[in-house]
Amino acid sequence: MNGPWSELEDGFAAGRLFSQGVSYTYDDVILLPHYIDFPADAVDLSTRLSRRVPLSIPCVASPMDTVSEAAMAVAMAALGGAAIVHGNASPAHQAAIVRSAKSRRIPFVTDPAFFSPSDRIAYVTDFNSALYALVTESGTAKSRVVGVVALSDWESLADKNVPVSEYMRPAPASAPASCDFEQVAAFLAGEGLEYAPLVAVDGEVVDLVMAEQVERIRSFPKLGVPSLGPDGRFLVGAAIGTREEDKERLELLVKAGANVVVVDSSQGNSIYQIDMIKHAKNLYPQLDVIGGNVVTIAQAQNLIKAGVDGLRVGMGSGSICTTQEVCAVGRGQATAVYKVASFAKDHDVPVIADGGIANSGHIVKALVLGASTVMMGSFLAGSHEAPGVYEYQNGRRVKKYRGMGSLEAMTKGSDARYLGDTLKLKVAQGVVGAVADKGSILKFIPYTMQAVKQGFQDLGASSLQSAHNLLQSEVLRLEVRTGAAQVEGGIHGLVSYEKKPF
Ligand SMILES: NC(=O)C1=CN([C@@H]2O[C@H](COP(=O)(O)OP(=O)(O)OC[C@H]3O[C@@H](n4cnc5c(N)ncnc54)[C@H](O)[C@@H]3O)[C@@H](O)[C@H]2O)C=CC1
Ligand SMILES: O=c1[nH]c(=O)c2[nH+]cn([C@@H]3O[C@H](COP(=O)(O)O)[C@@H](O)[C@H]3O)c2[nH]1
Ligand SMILES: [K+]
Repeated sequence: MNGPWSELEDGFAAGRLFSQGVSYTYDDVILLPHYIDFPADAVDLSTRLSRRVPLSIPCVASPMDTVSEAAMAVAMAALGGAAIVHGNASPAHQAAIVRSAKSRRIPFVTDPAFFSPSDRIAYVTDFNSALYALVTESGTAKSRVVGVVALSDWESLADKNVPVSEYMRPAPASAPASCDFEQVAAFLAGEGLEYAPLVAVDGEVVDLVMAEQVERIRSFPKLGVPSLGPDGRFLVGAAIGTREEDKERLELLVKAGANVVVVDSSQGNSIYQIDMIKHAKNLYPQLDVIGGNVVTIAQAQNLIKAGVDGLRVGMGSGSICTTQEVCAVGRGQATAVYKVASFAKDHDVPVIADGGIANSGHIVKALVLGASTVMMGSFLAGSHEAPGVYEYQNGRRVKKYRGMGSLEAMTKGSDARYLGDTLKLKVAQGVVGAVADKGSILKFIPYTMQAVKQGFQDLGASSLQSAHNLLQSEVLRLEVRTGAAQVEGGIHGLVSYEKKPF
């Protein structure tokens, strides 16, 4: 495309579009369709999170305390993606979340309460919002199950001040914690059970699974190829910081079985991060370490030199981010992804497009512009699997979603990390908000991936590699949309409408 301008030349190649001194984001650009010679179902979205971590879908859950804990980690891994467990907790607590996710092969977490036979249950809240609680010899997960307490049985007690041994149901047969979803479903059906404890080889009670949950998940699209670590267990990532105390955090996370760590900073090109990357790679050469965040080639170059196995791209693009407003620093996300990915590909370092994903079209754009995965916060925060409970705001069912740089997250519990020991004045770079209930990710992520496949088909890209080849060979063409073109591309001119994507 170096010759003179031709009338037949149509659209722009990415290299030319993104070198005009303008910061573009996903909505600014539109991809021009190419040629279809395969069905959408033939599109293969398998990819890599980092150098040595394969995924079957390009989806990653953000390391945020309103997004990624054990339930998100197991559901994401069961779908073939991954979650990065947040670090806004003590190292021991974060490691316990990782251990909990890695202890099971089913895509959900019930987290029942435990009682001993002599315990008395005084409040409904003692049930942890579950329909059943487990009774074990010692009242902890580390001893033998002797019974089950049903919430309904407790509710019908006239006198609540009686020991659970008087009204507990007999202990049902247990299933091994290593059973996957299909095996658990077959076990419950085979034994004709309503519920069964999941027990690890060492005797620790991992969870209580219910036939009702299994039925609900069966009504969702079929689970894909799960993400498993070399240990054969669900693949789980975890975030660390760049302080001295994060070295201990790293050690506990590795012991808990974390398969990949993300060094979590808004501006990753720092002496602190480079030291942490070198420390982690030196201590655990087999562990993939993802660095970031970066938005420029120079930042990426430094972290690649330090030894990262993956790069997280995005500064200020997140839905809860105020970094660009507060610090005047960042970049439009489409430009950032294209620039960093163009450089990183020559070093075999996969790029995670982090922040600003609001729909399947944004995912297509991020991947086509060179990313290997997308990282999402708000897209997943209203789901069943996100931490927290649903509340009602103006009649809408919502869940809290907050920035990790919001004052509320920074001052949470024992965590002093973001307050900066030397930083006396705290300035937030994020907000606290709420997002609408989206149901289970086990349902909406498969539909979202189907939409991404349809986008890839329109472009004539049968895989991520093929999309990246089209980008680099300049066969892929794109353009910037004017404000009016963006309006036209959305829903317009209707008195009313119902938007029901699937
Ligand atoms: N992607 C984005 O655009 C943004 C993301 N965030 C999120 O908010 C959270 C907090 O991010 P940051 O504020 O960047 O956290 P951070 O912990 O990387 O940095 C906070 C402050 O501490 C300093 N610092 C870090 N390590 C140090 C060390 N060893 N010695 C002395 N000073 C040190 C940093 O330079 C910075 O001033 C993260 O979860 C991040 O992902 C926040 C802002 C923007
Ligand atoms: O400026 C920021 N202040 C914050 O408090 C904050 N917390 C998270 N993040 C980043 O936003 C990403 C999630 O963005 P989305 O909700 O758009 O998916 C996340 O993956 C992070 O990269 C923050 N950025
Ligand atoms: K923002």
